[in-house]
This record gives sequence, C-alpha cells and structure tokens, in this order.
Amino acid sequence: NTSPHLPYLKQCLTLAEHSPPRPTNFRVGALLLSRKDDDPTFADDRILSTGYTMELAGNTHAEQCCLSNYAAVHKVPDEQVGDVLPVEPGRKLVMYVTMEPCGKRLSGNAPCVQRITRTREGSQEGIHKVYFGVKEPGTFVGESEGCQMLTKAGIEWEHVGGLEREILTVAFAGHENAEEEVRAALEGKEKGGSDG
Ligand SMILES: Nc1nc(=O)c(N)c(NC[C@H](O)[C@H](O)[C@H](O)COP(=O)(O)O)[nH]1
Ligand SMILES: [Zn+2]
Repeated sequence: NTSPHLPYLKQCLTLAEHSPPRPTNFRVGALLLSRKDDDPTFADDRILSTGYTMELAGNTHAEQCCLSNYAAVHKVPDEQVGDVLPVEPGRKLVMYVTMEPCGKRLSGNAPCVQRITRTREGSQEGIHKVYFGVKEPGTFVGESEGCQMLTKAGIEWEHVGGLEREILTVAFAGHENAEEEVRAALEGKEKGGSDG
C-alpha cells in the first residue's frame, strides 16, 4: 500500500538531484500544488511551482525557490507571493518537500517556515499543509523547530515515510562523510522508535 503522496515526494527528489552539492547545506526539492477538497485520488491536482536548493542565485533553499519562482512568474517581489497565490473555494494549497522546512538557518537568512507562514498573512488562506519525507537532520542547527512553528501558524504538516534513505543520500551528497551521515541519520530515526 504505497502512499498517494509518494509520487510527489519522488518528483521533489528528482528536483533535489539538480541541486549543486555543497558541504554547507542539504540538497532538497520542493513543489507547490492546488488540490481539490475531497479528491482522494488527487486527480484534479494542479502543480503551481517547483524549486530546488540553489536553483536561484545565492544561498537559496528549495522552498524559497519554489515560492520565488511563482512570485517571479506573477511579477511580484518574493514578499508579496501570498497576494498572487490562487484562492479558490473548495481547493487548498499544498507543498511537498523532501526535507522538513527549516525553522532556523546558520546563514541567518529568512527560514522557509517563515516564508510559508507569510503566505497566510492578510486575507488569503495561503499554504494549508506541508508534506515532507524526512525531518531535518541535526547537522547544522540541531533539533529543528520547523514543525512546531508550522503548527503554531495553523499550517498542517505530515511526514511521509518510505524514501528516507534516498532523500538523505541526495541531501548529503556534497558532505564530507555523506555515507556515514546517512547511516547516522537513519539510525537516529530507528533509535527514535517508529515515526508517525
Ligand atoms: N528544508 C530545507 N531546504 C533546503 O533547500 C535546505 N538547503 C535546507 N537546509 C537546512 C539547513 O539547516 C541549512 O542549510 C543550514 O542551516 C545552513 O543554512 P543556509 O542554508 O546556509 O542558510 N533545508
Ligand atoms: Zn529552508
């Protein structure tokens, strides 16, 4: 019984493979779609945008590029992407990303959770739910606060299991001891008991 979310996470993984390997971040892929309520087979999904780590100039994250690409297509600055995201009765905006959106970044740049929650400012509903394939490993910022921050902002999130090894292998590709890091991250998951 494969989850209906897996094809989307696989698409995000393919996006992540376009990301230039770096020791200082993770290679991640993200996509944004509009989903009809009560559409169990996701037959009426509409992909709105995609992004991957460092797709756009500078030290950019996948979710950041996904939102920035959408803003650019609609000719608004990144900060106003919430104003141009579709607001359609009976449909919700959903983001898929291979790794939990960051709540803090070593660089100090605006974390992706903040970029996601800002889509809900003002009247529009913005992004309703985020699905991701792995929690952020503790490599750079320790235990991630991303999920708690999403919950606090009223945004649902869900970890979709099944692709952890593949996602981590791609994410760590630019790191010194990538294989060791993947093993440690996977053990951490197992040590942490079954994930929800
Ligand atoms: N969800 C997610 N998408 C990404 O595209 C990406 N690169 C990360 N990575 C999270 C990691 O915590 C940060 O990459 C480090 O904290 C370094 O921070 P910078 O990236 O230099 O701002 N996380
Ligand atoms: Zn981020």
